[in-house]
Amino acid sequence: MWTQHDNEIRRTVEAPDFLTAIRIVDEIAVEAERLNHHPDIDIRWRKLHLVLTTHDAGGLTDLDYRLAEIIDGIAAKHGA
Ligand SMILES: C[C@H](O)[C@H](O)[C@H]1CNC2=NC(N)=NC(=O)C2=N1
Repeated sequence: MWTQHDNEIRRTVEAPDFLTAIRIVDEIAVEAERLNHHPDIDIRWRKLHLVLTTHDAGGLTDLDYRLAEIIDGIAAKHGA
Protein backbone atom coordinates (compact mmCIF):
# COMPACT_ATOMS: atom_id res chain seq x y z
CA MET A 1 0.00 0.00 0.00
CA TRP A 2 2.92 2.36 0.67
CA THR A 3 5.39 3.13 -2.09
CA GLN A 4 8.82 4.67 -1.58
CA HIS A 5 9.93 7.65 -3.65
CA ASP A 6 13.44 8.81 -2.77
CA ASN A 7 13.16 10.09 0.82
CA GLU A 8 9.43 9.58 1.39
CA ILE A 9 6.69 6.95 1.39
CA ARG A 10 3.29 7.56 -0.14
CA ARG A 11 -0.12 5.96 0.11
CA THR A 12 -3.59 6.78 -1.16
CA VAL A 13 -6.50 6.03 1.16
CA GLU A 14 -9.91 5.88 -0.56
CA ALA A 15 -12.74 6.30 1.93
CA PRO A 16 -16.38 5.30 1.28
CA ASP A 17 -17.40 8.97 1.33
CA PHE A 18 -16.12 12.46 2.03
CA LEU A 19 -17.18 12.66 5.69
CA THR A 20 -15.45 9.37 6.43
CA ALA A 21 -12.31 10.70 4.73
CA ILE A 22 -12.39 13.70 7.04
CA ARG A 23 -12.96 11.46 10.09
CA ILE A 24 -9.89 9.46 9.02
CA VAL A 25 -7.88 12.69 8.76
CA ASP A 26 -9.03 13.67 12.25
CA GLU A 27 -7.93 10.35 13.73
CA ILE A 28 -4.60 10.57 11.93
CA ALA A 29 -4.16 14.06 13.35
CA VAL A 30 -4.59 12.78 16.92
CA GLU A 31 -1.96 10.08 16.38
CA ALA A 32 0.38 12.50 14.62
CA GLU A 33 0.23 14.82 17.59
CA ARG A 34 0.83 11.92 19.96
CA LEU A 35 3.96 10.91 18.01
CA ASN A 36 4.88 14.51 17.21
CA HIS A 37 5.26 13.26 13.65
CA HIS A 38 3.02 14.67 10.94
CA PRO A 39 2.10 13.50 7.47
CA ASP A 40 1.44 15.62 4.44
CA ILE A 41 -2.22 15.07 3.58
CA ASP A 42 -3.81 16.03 0.27
CA ILE A 43 -7.60 15.74 0.56
CA ARG A 44 -9.41 15.19 -2.75
CA TRP A 45 -13.09 14.38 -2.10
CA ARG A 46 -12.93 10.87 -0.60
CA LYS A 47 -9.29 10.18 -1.59
CA LEU A 48 -6.49 11.02 0.80
CA HIS A 49 -2.99 11.22 -0.63
CA LEU A 50 -0.57 10.76 2.26
CA VAL A 51 3.17 11.38 2.30
CA LEU A 52 5.49 10.50 5.17
CA THR A 53 9.04 11.64 5.66
CA THR A 54 11.06 12.94 8.61
CA HIS A 55 11.84 16.53 7.75
CA ASP A 56 14.28 16.91 10.65
CA ALA A 57 16.31 13.97 9.34
CA GLY A 58 15.96 14.77 5.65
CA GLY A 59 14.62 11.32 4.96
CA LEU A 60 12.86 8.24 6.26
CA THR A 61 13.10 7.19 9.92
CA ASP A 62 11.34 4.68 12.16
CA LEU A 63 8.73 7.31 12.97
CA ASP A 64 7.55 7.24 9.36
CA TYR A 65 7.02 3.49 9.40
CA ARG A 66 5.34 3.60 12.80
CA LEU A 67 2.91 6.28 11.68
CA ALA A 68 2.31 4.43 8.40
CA GLU A 69 1.19 1.33 10.32
CA ILE A 70 -1.08 3.44 12.50
CA ILE A 71 -2.58 5.05 9.38
CA ASP A 72 -3.17 1.61 7.84
CA GLY A 73 -5.10 0.59 10.96
CA ILE A 74 -7.24 3.73 10.93
CA ALA A 75 -8.01 3.31 7.24
CA ALA A 76 -8.93 -0.35 7.64
CA LYS A 77 -11.22 0.45 10.58
CA HIS A 78 -13.16 2.84 8.32
CA GLY A 79 -13.38 0.46 5.40
CA ALA A 80 -10.90 2.41 3.35
C1 LIG B 1 9.52 20.92 16.52
C2 LIG B 1 8.76 19.65 16.17
O1 LIG B 1 8.98 18.68 17.16
C3 LIG B 1 9.31 19.09 14.86
O2 LIG B 1 9.21 20.07 13.87
C4 LIG B 1 8.56 17.82 14.40
C5 LIG B 1 7.10 18.06 14.09
N1 LIG B 1 6.54 17.06 13.19
C6 LIG B 1 7.31 16.45 12.26
N2 LIG B 1 6.78 15.70 11.28
C7 LIG B 1 7.54 15.14 10.32
N3 LIG B 1 6.96 14.40 9.33
N4 LIG B 1 8.85 15.30 10.32
C8 LIG B 1 9.51 16.02 11.24
O3 LIG B 1 10.75 16.12 11.20
C9 LIG B 1 8.74 16.62 12.30
N5 LIG B 1 9.29 17.33 13.27
